[in-house]
Formats: sequence, structure tokens, C-alpha cells
Amino acid sequence: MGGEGLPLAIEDLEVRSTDGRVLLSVPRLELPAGGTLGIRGPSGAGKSTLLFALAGLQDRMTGRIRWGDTDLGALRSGPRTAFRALHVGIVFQDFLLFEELGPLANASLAAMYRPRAERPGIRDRARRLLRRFGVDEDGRTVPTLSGGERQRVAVARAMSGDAAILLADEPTANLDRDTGERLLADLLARVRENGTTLVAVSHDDRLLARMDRVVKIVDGQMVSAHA
Ligand SMILES: Nc1ncnc2c1ncn2[C@@H]1O[C@H](COP(=O)(O)OP(=O)(O)OP(=O)(O)O)[C@@H](O)[C@H]1O
Repeated sequence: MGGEGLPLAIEDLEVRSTDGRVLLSVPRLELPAGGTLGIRGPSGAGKSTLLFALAGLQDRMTGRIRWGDTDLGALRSGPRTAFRALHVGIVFQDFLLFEELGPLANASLAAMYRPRAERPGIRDRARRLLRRFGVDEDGRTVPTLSGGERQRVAVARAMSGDAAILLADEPTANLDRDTGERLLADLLARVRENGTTLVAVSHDDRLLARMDRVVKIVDGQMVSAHA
């Protein structure tokens, strides 16, 4: 895997709550393959909602989210899951690590969903990333990890599969300045090297300053977009 990213094209996207309220509306947004997009905005604005939609994890949505030739909105849940397993690495805001597994097993999770031939490469990358991020993997499970360590495992997991699309929800939020800087540098180096398309939600100005483009979301609406 690895290699080229996928271009993103959103048209008339609306995500609703269970009671029919519009949580997010994005009339149009485009990002070329290998582009990097930052999303900022106040708490509760709809940033994570957008990231979930981009991952094909939103059921109550209308409109189009195209990654290359694939329109996520037109896919049923099975093919959407398959698309995500193959093409998307995600750093969730609350990490969603498997508590009973160790750092390496968590960081290698993409291996479970990929062809057998790719699995050793994914495990090797996961191991290297954890070492690089300073997470000691020996005999540890998630409950023994600090918040910052969990975040680094989550980032390693999203990166180890070398997916064409990387979605990250506040990937540096729990890290001190130096650790955050190192992780960000590694993440961006890999993204640029592989031509990965990156969408990152963040309040971190250092991260946002390094994106090709930043959009702001307020009250579920995209209020500014500059190149
Ligand atoms: N499934 C849902 N049903 C109802 N409301 C929801 C649902 N998911 C999210 N919301 C609401 O949608 C709004 C946007 O939430 P979202 O998590 O996208 O915000 P955010 O911008 O990521 O915030 P933060 O920076 O605090 O993480 C919030 O008001 C939230 O309560």
C-alpha cells in the first residue's frame, strides 16, 4: 500500500442528528490528492462530525463525499467499511484503543484488514513508529498508558497502514510542546513522502500553519476557507 492519496470532493453535505437537526452543512469543499487540510473552530462546532463523515462513519448524511471515484454517501455500510479499512487511517479524538491489547497490537491493527502480504510491513512500521514516538511497548496494556502515550499509539495506528487518506482529530492535543512537535514532524514527513491526503482537526496553531489549507467551522457551517 502507500503511494498516492485520493482527492476529496464534497458537495451539498448535510449531517443531521437523530431528531433531524442539521449538525453540519458543507455546500462545497475540495482537496487535491496529497493535499493537507486543517479544520479549526470552537468546541461543539461540528469538526469531529465532519471527520466522521469523511471516514464514512456518519449514517444520517445527505449529499456527496467523493474520495476519488468513490462516493461514500452512495455506498452501503459493508462496502463503506471495506473502503475505510483499505484507504483510511484515523486518529480518533478519544483514541478508541483496544484496552486489553498492548501498544504494538493496537498500532498494528490495520494488519487485520489488509491482505496477508502487507501484514509484516504494517507490524514493522508500527514497531518503528512506537519506538520513534517513545512509547515503550513491552508487556504493557492500554490502561497502564498515560493520555499522551495513548495519543501516540493512536497516531502510530493511523499511520502504520500507510493508507491513502489520513484523518486526525486533534492529534497533538495531549502532548507537551516538544513531543507534539516531533510527532507532527514525523506525521507530515510521512504524509508528504507518500502523497497521503490529510485532514486534521486541531486547535494547534503549529499544526494548522503547516497545512496547505485551513477551514473554520462555526455552528455547523463552514465560515471561512483560505488557501
Ligand atoms: N449523533 C449525534 N446526535 C446529536 N447531536 C450530536 C451527535 N453528534 C454530535 N452531536 C452534536 O453536534 C455538535 C457538533 O459536535 P462535534 O463533536 O462535531 O463538535 P467539535 O467541533 O468536534 O467539538 P470539540 O472541539 O469539542 O471536539 C455538538 O453540538 C454535538 O453535541
